[in-house]
Amino acid sequence: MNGKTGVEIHLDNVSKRYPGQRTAAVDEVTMTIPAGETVVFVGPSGCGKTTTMKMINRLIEPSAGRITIGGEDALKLDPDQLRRRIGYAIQQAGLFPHMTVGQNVGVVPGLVGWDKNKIADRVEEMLDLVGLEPGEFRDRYPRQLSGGQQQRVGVARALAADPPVLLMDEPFGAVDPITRGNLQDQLLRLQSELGKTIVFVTHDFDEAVKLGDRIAVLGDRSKILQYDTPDAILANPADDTVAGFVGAGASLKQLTLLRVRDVEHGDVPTATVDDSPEQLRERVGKGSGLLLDARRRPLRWVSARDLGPGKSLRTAGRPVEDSVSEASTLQDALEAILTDDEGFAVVVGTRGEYVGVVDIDTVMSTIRQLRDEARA
Ligand SMILES: Nc1ncnc2c1ncn2[C@@H]1O[C@H](COP(=O)(O)OP(=O)(O)OP(=O)(O)O)[C@@H](O)[C@H]1O
Repeated sequence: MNGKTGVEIHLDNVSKRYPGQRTAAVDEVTMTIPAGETVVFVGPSGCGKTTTMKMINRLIEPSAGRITIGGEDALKLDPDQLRRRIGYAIQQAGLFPHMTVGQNVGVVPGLVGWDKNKIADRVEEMLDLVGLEPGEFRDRYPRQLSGGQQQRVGVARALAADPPVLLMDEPFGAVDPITRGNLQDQLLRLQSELGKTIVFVTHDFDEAVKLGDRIAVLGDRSKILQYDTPDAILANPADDTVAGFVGAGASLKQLTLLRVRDVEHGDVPTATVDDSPEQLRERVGKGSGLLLDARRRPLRWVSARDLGPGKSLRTAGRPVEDSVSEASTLQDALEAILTDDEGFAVVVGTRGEYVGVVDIDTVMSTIRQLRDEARA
């Protein structure tokens, strides 16, 4: 199970009963985490997410069941050996405060016996990978870094020995929303290059939707309420509990699953730069129209007031800021509508030519329809 790309993890009837507890914290969980995928565990506080995750690297020993990692029985391996082959990143980074950034990142490669030069090269490579300039950060101590920088070092440390599996327990939980968004983007980028098998724990359903190839929605004692792709869970929550967790924003999130081509397009008056202002003024009446170039690509919005005597179509009106294509998501269309002066998303074809508009009423009625379907 060494090497760059991820391996499959399989949990077979895995349970954990903590000493002195009447009920199991994790009760007979069976799931397969496919090689090279990011699987996110979400669920309410105390449902057993962390316990389930920590049984994979045996920071917590299962009370019953079987775990295989890349086909190897994890419970038969030496726990220290096992953990050196599984990257682990946690909230607040968990860096060793008395070690420099470089020493922190080099810990696991050191433990598995890499020589000094190879470790130094690897530290440099990892800091680069997570966007920290090695010369600037290598010799600092964790307390001399911001929260987001510490999290980056935490991820670099988890990846340093090139493990096929990465466990991440709320790794971005302790940073502000903007830094969190950046760290998430960076993880997505890294993962598209590295293809590790990642198990990621979070409370935040939006984070799960963004990062997960699959999401496991867990209930009490880690019972799997639904295990599917984000799209499938958003479109079809398995039960009321999952629907509650998916949250009120589900219809809005679903806008990312629909395309502009899926909804009806409206039309607005148009004219090309070769037409006369009078022709366009007749067509727009009291409203607005779109001015197109000679190849019918949208240029500017014009209204009657822009078309008075002496005004030229070559300069009249306000530029169309943003257009969408048939393949754009309805979320993109909504954003275009919200930033457009006229309140339309202008839809263009493959050659950039005007094909129609989508307005806020169309988006609203789509949201209502999705909501009704989800309730039915
Ligand atoms: N060492 C322990 N001894 C006894 N009970 C424990 C121990 N660790 C966790 N538990 C209990 O096991 C259950 C699951 O805890 P776990 O930390 O796995 O949940 P979680 O879903 O990760 O929670 P959170 O989202 O709040 O971090 C909880 O009821 C918790 O109180």
